[in-house]
Amino acid sequence: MSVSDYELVQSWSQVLDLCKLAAGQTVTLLTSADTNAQTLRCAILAVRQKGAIANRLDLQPVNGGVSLSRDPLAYVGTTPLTGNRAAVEMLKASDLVLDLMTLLFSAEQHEILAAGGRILLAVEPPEILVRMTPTMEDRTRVLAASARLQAAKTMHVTSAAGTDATFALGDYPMLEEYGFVDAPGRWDHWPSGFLATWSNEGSAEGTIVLAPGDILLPQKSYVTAPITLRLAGGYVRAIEGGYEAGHLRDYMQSFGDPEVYAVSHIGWGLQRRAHWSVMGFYDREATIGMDPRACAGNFLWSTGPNNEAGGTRDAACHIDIPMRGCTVRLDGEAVVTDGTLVEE
Ligand SMILES: O=c1ccc(O)c[nH]1
Repeated sequence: MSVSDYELVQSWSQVLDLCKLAAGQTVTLLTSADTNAQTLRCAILAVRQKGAIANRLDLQPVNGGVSLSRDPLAYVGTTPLTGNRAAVEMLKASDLVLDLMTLLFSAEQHEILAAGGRILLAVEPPEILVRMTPTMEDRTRVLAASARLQAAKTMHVTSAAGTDATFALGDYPMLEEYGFVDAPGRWDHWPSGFLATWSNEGSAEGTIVLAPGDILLPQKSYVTAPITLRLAGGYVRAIEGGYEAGHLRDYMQSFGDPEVYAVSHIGWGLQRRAHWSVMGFYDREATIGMDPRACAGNFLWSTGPNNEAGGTRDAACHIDIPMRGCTVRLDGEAVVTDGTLVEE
């Protein structure tokens, strides 16, 4: 059910404080055709209450005629900022960018961050934003997990369903998502609460078995029968199973790009206010699925681009696959056991 403007303004105010927004600074709210009106309205009120300038930059939607899904994370790499120098310069001149339309995985986003910009993505429905309003405790938990992942050389993931996959680590930076941008150059996503990095190129090996109840994004589907993915040399080499495996194969094949099968970011969920069941209560297009991505104790892996991490692969097809019931080990030490976080 809905939340009031009062509640959402309160949440935005908390987030802007965590982002250290100061009076007199300039905030640009990035919007497009699918921006939630209440989110925009309440963000502007909270920004103005802080004594900051609130500018809105509304961009025309792109990729609608080529993407098979309306989910903004389904087709990545080119955005309304591509080739749009005037817009990029406005965002680079801003102290804080509130992305209410989804830039993710774009070269322009990198350029803005490299110039010291800060970008906070917030496109989930208002009630989900309020339920997972970020806290310093989220940041502490994500950074503690990050310290362990940074020290690790290998990730080994297993499950009762038959998953047994290994990934070499160390070539890529951390993706620490705790829901606010408290330093120049940071991108983050509200809501979140998970940690990831990218598997060293060519290193992903083994078998991943999706069990009934595991999730495919942007499909927003709970898998109903096992799907077996064979990994070798850093790529998904085969996708076996029933019709859901066939649909996934067909969808990825539709991009006509062999790079879509590359393993992308890998990590695990740390957000205890995220719940696996939430996606089942929402129409497919009503959320982008941050509950399953962030759900404490998931193993979240993905296929496609690595340009977010500084790589050159900008494959447009990005599949996020949150799984339950996995054991995630870093250099032999478990951080998740059978789908439950190992408590410090
Ligand atoms: O917040 C996000 C969302 C999607 C993704 O692939 C990474 N991080």
